[in-house]
Amino acid sequence: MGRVIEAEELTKRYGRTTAVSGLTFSVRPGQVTGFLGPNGAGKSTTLRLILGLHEPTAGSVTVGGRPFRSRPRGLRHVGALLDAGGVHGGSTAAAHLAVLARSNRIPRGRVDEVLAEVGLSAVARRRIGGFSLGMKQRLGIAGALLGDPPVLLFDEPLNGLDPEGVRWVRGLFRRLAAEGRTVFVSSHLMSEMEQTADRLVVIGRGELIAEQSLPDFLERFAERGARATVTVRTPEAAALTALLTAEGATVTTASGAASGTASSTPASGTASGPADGVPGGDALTVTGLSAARIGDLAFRNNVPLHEVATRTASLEEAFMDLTADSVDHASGEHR
Ligand SMILES: Nc1ncnc2c1ncn2[C@@H]1O[C@H](COP(=O)(O)OP(=O)(O)OP(=O)(O)O)[C@@H](O)[C@H]1O
Repeated sequence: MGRVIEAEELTKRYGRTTAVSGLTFSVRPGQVTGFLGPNGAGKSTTLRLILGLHEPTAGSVTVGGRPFRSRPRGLRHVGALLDAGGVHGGSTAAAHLAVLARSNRIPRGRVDEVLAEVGLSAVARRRIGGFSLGMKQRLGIAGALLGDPPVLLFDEPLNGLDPEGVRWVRGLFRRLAAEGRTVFVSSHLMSEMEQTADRLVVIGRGELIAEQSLPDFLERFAERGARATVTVRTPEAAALTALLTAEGATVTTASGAASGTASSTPASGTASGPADGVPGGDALTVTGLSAARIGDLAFRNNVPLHEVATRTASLEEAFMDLTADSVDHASGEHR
């Protein structure tokens, strides 16, 4: 699949602050790509660099193979929602979009079309100053859609939207991606991206942390043991521990002592035997395997289970864990 947006060693410094540092990633068409990072991570800066609103200190970023700044009538190539609250409050929604349309040589008829699309037709002649943040977000999205562009950038588009608005935006993103467009959406909330994105570019303190599909990223949480732990009770703890560790799980007894890990325990094949020798009783805490997989393994090896309970760490917790070292110190949110 082609790469539409390509950042190469992208770096931006503002005085002594390094907002973005050596960032290399790409964004593909036909997908919703989430741009995820804690507050102050450098997401807005990166979007501004993509749009040519700011010049990189070093490195480069291109859209469709060339710097976006070099394209005339930009809104036909890239539509962007950057700072929804920043629109001039004195004009009406329709007038605001009409100015954008004129300067990008977009037919005036598109204004009414996009207002209808975002659900603002009824307030088209009202002043933007009286709009709620959610309405401003919708207006910003209308502006992004105006030029019917193949590439769309959205900076924190879910801010200020009610649940119905959030559902609508997600459906819109899906449709835009299904039409083959490139959709790049920033958020500081993992939970938002989990339900919105196909692929993720994750940054922390201006640096790349991950660039992968959403399932692969979630799997990475599992590898770190952050996603889920399963508590299992069995009268045959030793046998079950051997089975699970052979499958790559990490198993600890209820007392917290590690009973084995994938690296320390060789595959044991058909191991199943009487339970003894595991200190701390018959409750095991398992990470790295799902409850279903544990149940299947136990069943196939004749190990009785008396309890299987999953505790899932919230994605938000796991995400904060992953980015803990990289939260912007200036924002005061580091731990
Ligand atoms: N114009 C600017 N002048 C000086 N510093 C800036 C400027 N823009 C951003 N920064 C700094 O660069 C860093 C990254 O900010 P940026 O707004 O890109 O992050 P973000 O991930 O979009 O965060 P948020 O979600 O809080 O907006 C921050 O430390 C910020 O204070």
